[in-house]
Amino acid sequence: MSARNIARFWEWGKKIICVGRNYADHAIELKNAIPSEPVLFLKPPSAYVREGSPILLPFYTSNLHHEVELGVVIGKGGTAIPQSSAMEHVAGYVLCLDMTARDVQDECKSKGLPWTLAKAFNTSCPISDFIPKEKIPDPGSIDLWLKVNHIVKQNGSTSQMIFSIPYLINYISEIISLEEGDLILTGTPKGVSSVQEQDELQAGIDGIVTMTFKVDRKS
Ligand SMILES: O=C(O)/C=C/C(=O)CC(=O)C(=O)O
Ligand SMILES: [Mg+2]
Repeated sequence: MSARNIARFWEWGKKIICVGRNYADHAIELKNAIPSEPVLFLKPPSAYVREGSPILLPFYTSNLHHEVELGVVIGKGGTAIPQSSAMEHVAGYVLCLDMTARDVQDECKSKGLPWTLAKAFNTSCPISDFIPKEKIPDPGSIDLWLKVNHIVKQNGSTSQMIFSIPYLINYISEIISLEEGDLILTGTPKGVSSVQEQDELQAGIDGIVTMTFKVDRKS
C-alpha cells in the first residue's frame, strides 16, 4: 500500500468502472436480455459526491433513477489479474449509487449512442465511507437496500450477481488495467425508480454502513 490513504481514494482522480445488467431481476425489469459477458461503462472522478453534498439533477432529464450498488475499491493494480488472486487486489468496499438519467439512456439506446450523458454527469456517483475489506469477509453474500423518503425501493443480495467480483476483476483488467484507487461498481438489483428534487435517499448494508443524500437542482 502506498503512503496515500486508501480511505480517501475518491480524491485521487482514478477511474470509476461500472458494470451494468449484472442482476437478472434488474435486466428483466428494464426489458433487457441477460448478458453473457459483463456490460461496462465509465464515470469520471467528477461524478463522486459525498454525504453532506446533494445529488444534482441534470437539467436535461425528467427521469433520474437511483441504482444502489456495491463498489469494490482496488488496493493493488494489475493487468489480466487471474480470478484466483483477484481478491488480493481489493482494499475494501463502498456503498454506491449509480445515478442514471433513464430517459436520456433510453434515447441513447434507441439511437445507438453511448450512455455518457445518462451516467457520467457531476454527482452521478454518491458513495459511502470506505469499508475496509476485513469488515465484509464475503462480499458475494451481503444485502443492499435503498429507501426514497423512508420507503424501501431496492433490497437485494450480492449473491444474485451474474458475474462475481473475482470474475469482474479478471474480465475488466484484461481490457483496462486496474490501478490503486480505482472503483468498480458491480451493478444494481431490481427496484430502480425515479427521484425528484428534495427527495431524501437513504441506502445501507445492515450492520456495516448507511448513507443519506438529498436530491437538489443546481442553483
Ligand atoms: O440497459 C439498460 O436499459 C440499463 C442498464 C443500466 O443502467 C445498467 C446498470 O447500470 C446496472 O445494471 O447497474
Ligand atoms: Mg448501475
